[in-house]
Amino acid sequence: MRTAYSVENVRAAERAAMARLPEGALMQRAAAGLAAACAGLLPRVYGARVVLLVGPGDNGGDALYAGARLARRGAAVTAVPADPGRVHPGGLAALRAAGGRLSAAVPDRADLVVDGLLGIGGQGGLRPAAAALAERIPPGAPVVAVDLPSGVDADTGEVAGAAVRADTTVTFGAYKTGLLVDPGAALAGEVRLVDIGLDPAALGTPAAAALEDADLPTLLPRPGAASDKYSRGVVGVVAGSAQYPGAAVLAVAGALRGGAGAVRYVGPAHEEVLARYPETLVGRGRVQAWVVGPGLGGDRAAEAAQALAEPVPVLVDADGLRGLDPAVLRARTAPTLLTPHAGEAAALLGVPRADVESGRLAAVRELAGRFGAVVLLKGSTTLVCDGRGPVRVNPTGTPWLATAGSGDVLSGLAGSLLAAGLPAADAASAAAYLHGLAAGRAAAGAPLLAQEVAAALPAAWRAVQGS
Ligand SMILES: NC(=O)C1=CN([C@@H]2O[C@H](COP(=O)(O)OP(=O)(O)OC[C@H]3O[C@@H](n4cnc5c(N)ncnc54)[C@H](O)[C@@H]3O)[C@@H](O)[C@H]2O)[C@@H](O)CC1
Ligand SMILES: [K+]
Repeated sequence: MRTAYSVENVRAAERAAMARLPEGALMQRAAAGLAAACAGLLPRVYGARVVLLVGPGDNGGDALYAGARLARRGAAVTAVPADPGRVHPGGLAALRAAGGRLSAAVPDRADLVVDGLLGIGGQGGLRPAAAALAERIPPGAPVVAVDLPSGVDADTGEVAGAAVRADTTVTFGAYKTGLLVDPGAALAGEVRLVDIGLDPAALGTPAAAALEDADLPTLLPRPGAASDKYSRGVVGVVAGSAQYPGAAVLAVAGALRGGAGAVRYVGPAHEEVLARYPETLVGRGRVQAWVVGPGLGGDRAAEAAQALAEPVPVLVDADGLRGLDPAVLRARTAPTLLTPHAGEAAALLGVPRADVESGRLAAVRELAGRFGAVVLLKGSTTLVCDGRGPVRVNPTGTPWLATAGSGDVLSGLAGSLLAAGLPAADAASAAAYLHGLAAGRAAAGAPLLAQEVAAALPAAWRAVQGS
């Protein structure tokens, strides 16, 4: 699991490390890691034109000390301060001593730009002076962000106004939450973690976590020798309508590949479902988890209410989410998993969709708290929040996944994992992970059909089991 921490926790761990290290040691470690990463990105350090964008705090200090190291190796380093009156004095002296120079304007050409405008001390988007420098980054020059792209909120990934778009981010000591969550994640490029010797225990509880391949085998169900289809769990799928029969087929497709022993379909599209998947049981009966909502069409609160009245885990998606009553969910004894996209989340919260898009972490936390449910918020970075532990950020996927029906496959898959007995947050995050992995493999750089995502799930499952 790749874990990310709040600014507060990172600062606490930094204080603890500083108390036992010589003054300035942490910054030197950060600068050494940063300089090494920069050198690795340049075809050759000697003679390379390196531009440092330097903010008023220690983030700028890191950039200056790293610039000094590169200058000592023969790079032509130019530092451009956002505020010439506020520049890290030690860093500036080091750069000067190494032969670097200071400039008021961003040079027109650069082989590498180092963004040291703001780090974890940044508040809000870039202010005008810093924004003006960021705008002047020479087109085509690779950008390395120091700790995080300036203008990105380290705790949320939110961007209020201007921000730097980096190709690589070199972050120190621990991942910051904003590096995992969009829009911050999208601005960070490839993220590299430099160990500066923080004590993992001093970092405390992560604010966010992203699964990795190696986490999946312990989460995914595996039938034992004595298992039968009922002991493996039966998942019921309430989906589809005359208007959207395909949603039923796709949700069942995901459910059949999710590890439950059997899939039971309830709805008007049973002919379409059976024609495609004769393995499906049809009609109501006992289940270990329900999936309600894909393609139901219109206001179908009654279907959701019927499932929610049973003491088994229930996943509510799409049309099933309309008009959900928080009091009903909060009174449930079995887990509830809600899987809205940004529009559905906005409707549940009563806010504009843009608020959810720009504040995904806050939205998923608010939904989980208000509804007393585990919430999977779909999107460019899918988030899973159970209201208690770290928010899970899904690292897999492809933009090709933004295609009709892919959410139906995800619902079926997650519901199947619920029926197999996974806790709701594990079912949701494992499903999102496999779904994204399958999509990436199936798309392979070309447009993707939702049914192809479902068809690629077994290969994704095998791939992580072998990890
Ligand atoms: N604390 C430590 O032990 C270490 C810190 N390191 C670096 O230090 C950084 C944090 O340094 P600081 O706490 O000085 O914070 P920053 O360097 O992020 O900047 C803080 C200052 O920028 C100004 N500022 C805030 N928001 C702004 C905005 N939107 N536009 C323009 N100016 C704004 C404020 O005056 C604030 O004091 C880390 O991100 C990391 O790069 C590393 O050297 C590793 C060790
Ligand atoms: K930065």
